[in-house]
Amino acid sequence: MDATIKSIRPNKPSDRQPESRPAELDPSEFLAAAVRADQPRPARADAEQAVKTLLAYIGENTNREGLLDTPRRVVEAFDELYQGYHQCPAEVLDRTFGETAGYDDFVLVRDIEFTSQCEHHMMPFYGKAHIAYTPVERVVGLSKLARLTDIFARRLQTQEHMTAQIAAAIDEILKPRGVAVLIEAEHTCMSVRGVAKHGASTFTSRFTGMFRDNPAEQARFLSLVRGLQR
Ligand SMILES: Nc1nc2c(ncn2[C@@H]2O[C@H](COP(=O)(O)OP(=O)(O)OP(=O)(O)O)[C@@H](O)[C@H]2O)c(=O)[nH]1
Ligand SMILES: [Zn+2]
Repeated sequence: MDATIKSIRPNKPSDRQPESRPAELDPSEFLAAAVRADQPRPARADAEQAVKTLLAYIGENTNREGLLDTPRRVVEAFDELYQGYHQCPAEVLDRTFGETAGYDDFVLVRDIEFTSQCEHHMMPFYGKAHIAYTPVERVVGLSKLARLTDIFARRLQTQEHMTAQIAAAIDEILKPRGVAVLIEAEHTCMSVRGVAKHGASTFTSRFTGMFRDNPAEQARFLSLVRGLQR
C-alpha cells in the first residue's frame, strides 16, 4: 500500500490501545526533583558555547558588541526557566495545617498564572491553572498549589503531562478525597511560528477520586472555574 495513503488510514478498533486508562506516571517524576544523578551536567562554559553555536547558526556575528554577553544571559535565563528540575514537589506540599474543623468541601485556587516551555520546540506556553482538592483532615497552604504549578511549569513540558503531574503530586502527597486540575494555555509554538494561530487556547483537565467518580462535583468545579470568571 502507498505509504501516504497508509499514514492517513483511520484507526481500526484493533489499532487502539486495549486499555483506555492513561498510563500511570512514574512517581519519581512528580514526587522528587527531576535532575538525574546518573546524567552528568555539562559545564556552564559548554552551555554558553552551545548558545554561541546557535547564534552562528542563524547567521550572526558572535563577536559583535551586542552579543558578547548574550550566551551568559541565555544560560542564566535557562537556569531561571528550568529551575523546576531542581525543586521537589513533595517538599512544597510537606507542610499542612489541621485547624479545619467543620470544613468538608473542596478548596479551589483559580487563575494560577504560569509560563512553561514546550518540549517539542522549547518555546513558551503560558496560561492559567485551576486546582481544587478535597482535604481529609489537613489542608495545605494555598500558595503551595501555585508553587507546585511553578515547579512543573519550569521544566520542559507538554500541557497534558503537566496537568497529570500536578494532579498526581497532590493526590499522592496529600491523599485527599479527590483532585481536579484544569489548565488553559496558549502555545507560542502554535501562535508565532508553524501554523501561526494567535489566540487559540488549549484546555486540559485531570480528575481523580470524587471528582472523577462524581460528575456533579466535576460540574461544580467547572462552573466555579468558568462561571465566575471576569
Ligand atoms: N499534545 C501537545 N502537543 C503540543 C504541545 N506543545 C506543542 N505541541 C505540538 O507538538 C507538535 C509537534 O509536531 P511536529 O510535526 O513533530 O513538529 P512541527 O513540524 O514543528 O509541527 P508544527 O508545529 O505543526 O509546525 C505540534 O503539533 C505542536 O503544536 C503540548 O503541550 N501538547
Ligand atoms: Zn511546541
